[in-house]
Amino acid sequence: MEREEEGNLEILLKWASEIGISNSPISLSDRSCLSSCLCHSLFVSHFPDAGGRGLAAARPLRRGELVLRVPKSALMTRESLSKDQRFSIVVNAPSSLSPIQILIVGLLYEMNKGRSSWWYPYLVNLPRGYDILATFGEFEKQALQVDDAIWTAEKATLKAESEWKEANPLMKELNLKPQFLTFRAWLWASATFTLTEFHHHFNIIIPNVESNDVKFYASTLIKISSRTLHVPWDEAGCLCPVGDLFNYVAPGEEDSAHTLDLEQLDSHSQRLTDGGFEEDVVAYCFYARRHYEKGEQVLLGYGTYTNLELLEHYGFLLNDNSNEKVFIPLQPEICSSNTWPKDSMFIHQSGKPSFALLSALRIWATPRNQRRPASHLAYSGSQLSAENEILVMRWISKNCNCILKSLPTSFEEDRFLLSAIDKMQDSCSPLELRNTVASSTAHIHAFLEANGLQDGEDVAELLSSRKTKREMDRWRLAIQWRVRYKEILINCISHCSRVIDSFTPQNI
Ligand SMILES: C[S@@+](CC[C@H](N)C(=O)[O-])C[C@H]1O[C@@H](n2cnc3c(N)ncnc32)[C@H](O)[C@@H]1O
Repeated sequence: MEREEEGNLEILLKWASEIGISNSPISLSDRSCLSSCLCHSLFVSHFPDAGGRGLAAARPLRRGELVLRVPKSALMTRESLSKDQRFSIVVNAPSSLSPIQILIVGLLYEMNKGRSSWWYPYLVNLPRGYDILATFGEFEKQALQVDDAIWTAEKATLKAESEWKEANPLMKELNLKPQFLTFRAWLWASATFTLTEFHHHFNIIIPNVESNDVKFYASTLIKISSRTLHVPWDEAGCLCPVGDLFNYVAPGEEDSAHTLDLEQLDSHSQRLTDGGFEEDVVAYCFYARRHYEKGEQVLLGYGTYTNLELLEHYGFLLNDNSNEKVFIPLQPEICSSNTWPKDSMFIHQSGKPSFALLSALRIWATPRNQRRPASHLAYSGSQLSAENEILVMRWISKNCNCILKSLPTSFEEDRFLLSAIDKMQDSCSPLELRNTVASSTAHIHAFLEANGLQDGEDVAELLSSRKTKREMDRWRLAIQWRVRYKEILINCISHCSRVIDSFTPQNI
């Protein structure tokens, strides 16, 4: 952590302590902890491979233990922002802006106040930039290669742009300085605040059936964003100082890895959530989702997201994401021959087809006049016959191969490109950087050209600019995303081959 950052953080923790953010079980801050609200159980640390700045356990933490409490008065909501009379008058005038657009304007309005904002100690600690999909330039978007992903990124930028245009008159009325009126500033604030509604799927495991991933899918509407938390009284949510320093872990992953080493179950340990607003203590409360050793990063499960969703809403992705899904094109006839929702038919990170995809293809691969009796078995997860299973596996494998062949680069090329980018990012001197670029691939040259490298211009100088560094981070994320995507298709082809091989006479 740089000196300036460290200083800002100290200011934040002291301020937080003064306004009652605490992890002590009692509401008054402990007198010995006035310089930091976290001294009982957490400290801020840096985790380069798991989210950067985050919170670590200051001592062993029990599962279900309260680790942080943020009083309602510390939350940034439309209500708390409206304590500013000017903001309140402007915002309460009739308008067609959504609650989230108003929050975004509120954040920019507070930023515009600078040091005189009540939130200043919090605001100076917000990240300076985000890598969410809406911030991707054309080059980075195209680097995703897969049409659906490119479309998702384009849609995200278009949405942000139209919301910015709608909010512009209000921002002008609030007399924001020119730098806070720009689309760039809007993107920054909306990346902090955008609360997105989407259908979240969860699995219900049905035991005692042959397949090992027998799941039914149900869905519920949940709300997410990069830093925003849900509060019951305002659909737009809130920003939660200090509470938004927790990094993310995919739900399921942590739970399964650590459920066995739990200490004796106690009254807290049955708690199902990481946190939420609690009316009885009028505060947002966070709990340890598992046992943590001293020094370990304490993580929150923000929800179950695919890598594209993580990239869209948070600006990062996970190499090992148990919720990752790859969708392959399915002809209308396949979809119409079953009742599975379309988004339940996908390939898991492991390469195995989802329960619904397998079941749908087994039905579709059955001659029409035999489908009705076969459906019952297929819906319960059973194989129908060796012939049917082989047909299904060949179909999946062929389609995965077609997708891989249709993409502009191979998995191996992408891996090579990623390591070349890493080498460039790790170059210690301008000379080393120039040498690395001189021996690099056409893709790297294309990136440099897209970022305005002119003939004769020094590569090292261009790459030392903050803007180009950020673009390179985003480009790297896009490549990392497609590498994971391709790897899953490759895993799937291997899985299909293994299943087909298991039906050879000697294996039977
Ligand atoms: C609620 S904030 C967490 C604190 C954040 N690291 C900070 O310094 O302010 C969420 C952001 O942290 C980053 N993040 C959280 N978990 C991550 C993870 N597992 N890997 C990479 N980045 C992560 C992403 O940029 C995300 O948008």
